[in-house]
Amino acid sequence: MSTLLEVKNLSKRFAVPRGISGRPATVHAVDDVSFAIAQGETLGLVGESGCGKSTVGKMIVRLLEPDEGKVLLDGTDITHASHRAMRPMRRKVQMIFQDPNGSLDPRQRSGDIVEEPLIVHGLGSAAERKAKVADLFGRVGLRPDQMGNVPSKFSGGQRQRLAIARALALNPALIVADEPVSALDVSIQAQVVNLMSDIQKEFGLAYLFVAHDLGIVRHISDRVAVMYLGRIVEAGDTAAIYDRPSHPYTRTLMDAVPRPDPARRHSRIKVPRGEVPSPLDPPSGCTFHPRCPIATDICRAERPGLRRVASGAEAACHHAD
Ligand SMILES: Nc1ncnc2c1ncn2[C@@H]1O[C@H](COP(=O)(O)OP(=O)(O)OP(=O)(O)O)[C@@H](O)[C@H]1O
Repeated sequence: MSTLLEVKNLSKRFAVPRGISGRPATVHAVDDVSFAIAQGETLGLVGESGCGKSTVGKMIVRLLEPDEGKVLLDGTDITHASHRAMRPMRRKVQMIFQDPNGSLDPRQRSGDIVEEPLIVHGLGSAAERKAKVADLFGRVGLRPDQMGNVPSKFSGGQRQRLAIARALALNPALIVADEPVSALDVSIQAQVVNLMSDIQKEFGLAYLFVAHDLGIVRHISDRVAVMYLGRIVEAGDTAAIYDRPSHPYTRTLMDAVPRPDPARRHSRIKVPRGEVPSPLDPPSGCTFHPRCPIATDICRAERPGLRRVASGAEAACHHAD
């Protein structure tokens, strides 16, 4: 499989007012993040709230400008591409959000919502566009007679199907899906995830699937990257990450996933619960050390880089293995 997306050493900082003095402080939302996604592949991006997952997704679709690093799509550097240069690239990468309401105009008919990207990119005659919209409605499990409805007439699951249809209109190669099912009822989540799997096969799509629900991520991902305080702490094949997690933080996450085999739970280290440190003032060395049960002096002093570990994954831990 050839590489579709490459993210190299991406960093993003935000200036935020601090305390009563109001003097700005810096949040290192994303710090030196690198990964690649092959055509047709799903990379799951997981981690606690605030670890930087959405910021990574937004930099890939150019909703946010990185401070450092590069985004390459099909080998082309799109990090600072002009609006004009981005036009053909924009068709290749689409994003869907947790709350489709934010991206769907409430006054627009749903058929027009799906047609709009085709008009913007000057694709097809009016008749061809109508046919394409009807086809997309069918593929995402919406009925043609719903094309005249505004989004408020749809259920949450149907609205997300509509957002998916709109994202598919331009035949993208990659969809960045930011918590696409976490706002939906549990009973509906599986339906939308299964739809995403089906259309992935049909369209040869790749996903960056951002989520905090580890069960769903396991179901859909070929590989998984785990983020903690703006950095990737472990990345590898889904089976390696879930069955043989190497980073103590990944083990903590995996311990929270219900497991069919209770005997295996006891072989896992116990990590004390605790607050995620503030990204305004991250700990020295390995930023996980204050919560880590196996931290030693080196962890407080030196920040570990990602290195290959026995499971075949890469982990940023002095004591992995
Ligand atoms: N526009 C912004 N201005 C200031 N700080 C921001 C901004 N966007 C994000 N942040 C901060 O950057 C960090 C990473 O946020 P981000 O939304 O990427 O995390 P996340 O892992 O996607 O979390 P969640 O799952 O809650 O969305 C957080 O500390 C957040 O408060």
